[in-house]
Amino acid sequence: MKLLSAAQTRALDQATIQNQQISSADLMERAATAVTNWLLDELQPAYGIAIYVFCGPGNNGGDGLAVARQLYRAGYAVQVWLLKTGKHSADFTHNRQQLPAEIPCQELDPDKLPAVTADAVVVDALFGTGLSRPLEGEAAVVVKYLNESGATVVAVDLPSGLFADAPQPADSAVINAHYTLSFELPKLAFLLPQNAKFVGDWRRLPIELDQEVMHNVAVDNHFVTADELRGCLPKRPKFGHKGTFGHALLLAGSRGKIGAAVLASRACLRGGVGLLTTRVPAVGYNIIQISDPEAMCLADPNPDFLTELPDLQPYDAIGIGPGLGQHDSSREVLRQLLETTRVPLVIDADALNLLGANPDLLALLPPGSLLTPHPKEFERLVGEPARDDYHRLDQLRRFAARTRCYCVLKGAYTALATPDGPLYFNSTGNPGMATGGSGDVLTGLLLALRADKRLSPLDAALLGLHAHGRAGDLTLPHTGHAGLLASDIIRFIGPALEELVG
Ligand SMILES: NC(=O)C1=CN([C@@H]2O[C@H](COP(=O)(O)OP(=O)(O)OC[C@H]3O[C@@H](n4cnc5c(N)ncnc54)[C@H](OP(=O)(O)O)[C@@H]3O)[C@@H](O)[C@H]2O)[C@@H](O)CC1
Ligand SMILES: Nc1ncnc2c1ncn2[C@@H]1O[C@H](COP(=O)(O)OP(=O)(O)O)[C@@H](O)[C@H]1O
Ligand SMILES: [K+]
Repeated sequence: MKLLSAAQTRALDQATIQNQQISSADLMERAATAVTNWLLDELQPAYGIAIYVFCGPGNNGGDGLAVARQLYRAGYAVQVWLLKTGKHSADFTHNRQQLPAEIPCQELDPDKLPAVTADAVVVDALFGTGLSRPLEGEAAVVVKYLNESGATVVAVDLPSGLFADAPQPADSAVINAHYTLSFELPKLAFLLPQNAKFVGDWRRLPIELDQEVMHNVAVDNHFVTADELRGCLPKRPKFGHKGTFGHALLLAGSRGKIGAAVLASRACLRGGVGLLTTRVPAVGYNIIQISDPEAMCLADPNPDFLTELPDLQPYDAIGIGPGLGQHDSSREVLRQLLETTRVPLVIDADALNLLGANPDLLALLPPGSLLTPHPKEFERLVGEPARDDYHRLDQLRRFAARTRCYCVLKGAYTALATPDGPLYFNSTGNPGMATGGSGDVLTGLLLALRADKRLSPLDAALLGLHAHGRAGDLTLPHTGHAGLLASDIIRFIGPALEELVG
């Protein structure tokens, strides 16, 4: 699913009107109907509850006016409040004229705002994708007032004051919505941690925008859905054998962190790898053999950390990092690996920290490698803190382009940057996964998929990120959020992958 800029959204809007031979008021009616239906079917406000619809001067306000009319017809006690500022759009004016006279409709006076009680529902239709500057004056006063009201706020298309795809000044007024109902597609702003308190729970309301135009428009950002990935994981052929699915090598663990190697190994096995060899320091030998009997184990001569690279000849993909530690000898193992390997690499955790601390190592990174930092590891990797989440995405994009690598930025909507530009945001997962070891599981799973020669680097990464989050979601009925352990995610990797098999 594509994430469009505000300008692209407007163009899509226009193309829909032209190609479907409808008026812009018809499209607005469609949008308003989708919002009304969501309110009635999902929010289900009690009859008699006060519903306040706050409308701005543009088409977002026009949507609000049409929603107010529809809610009134459905029997709700609605009142409409209009911002004084701004030039009314044609469709605003059209819907203002269509508003039944029985609906109270007044202009807002910032010195005498309506008493909005905490049990009320507020429909925020002040500004949408047409926001051209941060809110000030009257609009800012109204937004701050609504944020303090305690009412349930439902934002139409976008929380007012929030830019769809760019940062706004830290102290500017933005609606804190409980729900945001976005037309047709989500917006980049919804996927960034810094906007969570503005956006609340977001929903996508389809309004039949022109599919062909949407298909052809080039974008910088994608939101990857299950529908798009279903069928992308090749079926295991009837006569497939271990060799068909690749032999992976995992270099992981140090004293006290052999668990990371156990988790990554098991996730790799559950990810469908044909064969797995795990290289751990000697202290980990028995642990791996007992915990993951399906894996072969190659112990390093050193008891505590890795000091020697094994012969790489047998392997189709190599993962390095979980629980590795940052000992000088392990750094040299990483150096040797980067210098000699020709197979796909998955690089995580301390291996990333070593890259960040040693720019000479970073220069050796083979193109096509897959890196999996969380935000702190990413900061160490690029050596510069991000100003905000948008800046961090820029850094991510530039890093992938410069190194010709695939780089993941882990989080609630994990982003994947590709060497050629676009970012892909993962749609699965839950906050229960914010627990030690979840990242090690991801590394193991991605390693299995990179060892499968039938998959492109992009498909392997997208499938792995999706299945990891989906496995985390499948655990919830059994564990809840607080009780979710990284090893629970591993149990559901199989079912999560099965959903994607073509
Ligand atoms: N695309 C779709 O799929 C569909 C879109 N639809 C709806 O249209 C919405 C977009 O409508 P829109 O373009 O009229 O913009 P909107 O957000 O109402 O605001 C523009 C007005 O606000 C003003 N203004 C801006 N910033 C300001 C500020 N800081 N402070 C004060 N004023 C400010 C701006 O003035 P100007 O920038 O020109 O000075 C202009 O007057 C979209 O979000 C969705 O709800 C649906 O109906 C149909 C399907
Ligand atoms: N709130 C969340 N929603 C969805 N996924 C999450 C959330 N928090 C963490 N995760 C996922 O859990 C994993 C955590 O990885 P990481 O921070 O490396 O953990 P660790 O180092 O303990 O293994 C990542 O894949 C991340 O995307
Ligand atoms: K809005």
